[in-house]
Amino acid sequence: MGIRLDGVSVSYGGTTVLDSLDLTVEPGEFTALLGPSGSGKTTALRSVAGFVRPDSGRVFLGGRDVTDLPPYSRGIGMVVQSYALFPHMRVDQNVAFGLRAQGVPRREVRTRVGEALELTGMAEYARRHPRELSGGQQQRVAISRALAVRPQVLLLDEPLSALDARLRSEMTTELARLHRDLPDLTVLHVTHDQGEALTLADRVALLERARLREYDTPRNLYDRPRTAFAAGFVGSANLLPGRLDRGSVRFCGLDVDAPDALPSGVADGDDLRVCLRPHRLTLGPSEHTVRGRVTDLSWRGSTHRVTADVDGHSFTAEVPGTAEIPDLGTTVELGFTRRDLVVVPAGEEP
Ligand SMILES: Nc1ncnc2c1ncn2[C@@H]1O[C@H](COP(=O)(O)OP(=O)(O)OP(=O)(O)O)[C@@H](O)[C@H]1O
Repeated sequence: MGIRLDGVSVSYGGTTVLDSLDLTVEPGEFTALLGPSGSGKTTALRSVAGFVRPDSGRVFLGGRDVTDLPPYSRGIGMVVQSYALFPHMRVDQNVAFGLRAQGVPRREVRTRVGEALELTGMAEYARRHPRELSGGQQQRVAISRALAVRPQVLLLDEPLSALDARLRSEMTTELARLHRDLPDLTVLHVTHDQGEALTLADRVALLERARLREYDTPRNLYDRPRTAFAAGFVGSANLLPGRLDRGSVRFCGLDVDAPDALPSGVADGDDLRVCLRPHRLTLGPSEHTVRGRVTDLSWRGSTHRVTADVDGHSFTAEVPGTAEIPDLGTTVELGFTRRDLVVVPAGEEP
């Protein structure tokens, strides 16, 4: 069942929190709502769930206008950050809760609870209480509970943000497996963690200040962002001021042939931003080379990050952990090729 938001606007006390949001999620698709804090992600999700009533615009599920339906009539499952399990109930009773409320017969409840716990690898914990489980396990139970009612749409509101980094990464893998195991389930997942969004989502909707900035596959968002905001928010980027001048991109004293595909909104003579991903820069000269003084070094295990000041502009290169690293304060050359360059219109940056 697909999701469609059609011009959905929400405001609180004169502040617009969602500004005419149009968003379509195809049936079976996993879409991440990504954006900075306060950009409206949770409000968008809660409009789909029915907990927020739009001031204007409509919400469709499976082609049906559900804007006026209460949450329990929308056929959705939802998981929030705080698990929200009933502490006095066992795991199996928690998972059975929604089914019992729907009046599903006892035997069927047992089967479905078993299946839902199986899906998240929690079957052997069925008789425990939430307090006897780790945070990650509690979140698995919350996901089982949402899935037990066999929703066609699963809404996830930062379900992993209360977990530590290692568990978060494990649960991200689990969610990816769930998406493979349940190909018909449409998922809308709110996160401010770009790693999570890039790993899990078929498409990422990037929100900023109540508006949808870009909606694309993770790959396109990363490799071919169309705005300075997306370039800076998704992955790390060197964003450098430049100008398009008769087929050349001029920036930091360089003159590079413009990329073959220029984004809409960039015309000859325009100011623009050049996006160079740190991992595309090499230590040492290449087709194009800048020279600068090393201002920062950080080691991240498998990689080093080397930051240099190039005529007042900061360039960060991410090079393999095995590379020879220059000393702070020394002069380095950083190289790249024309193909490493992505050009976006000058505009708001994160
Ligand atoms: N019930 C409410 N009453 C008043 N303001 C609200 C309400 N709910 C949300 N807001 C405001 O709306 C804005 C967007 O909130 P929302 O929770 O949708 O953002 P978000 O992108 O999910 O942020 P975060 O990542 O911090 O959860 C925020 O400025 C928030 O303070």
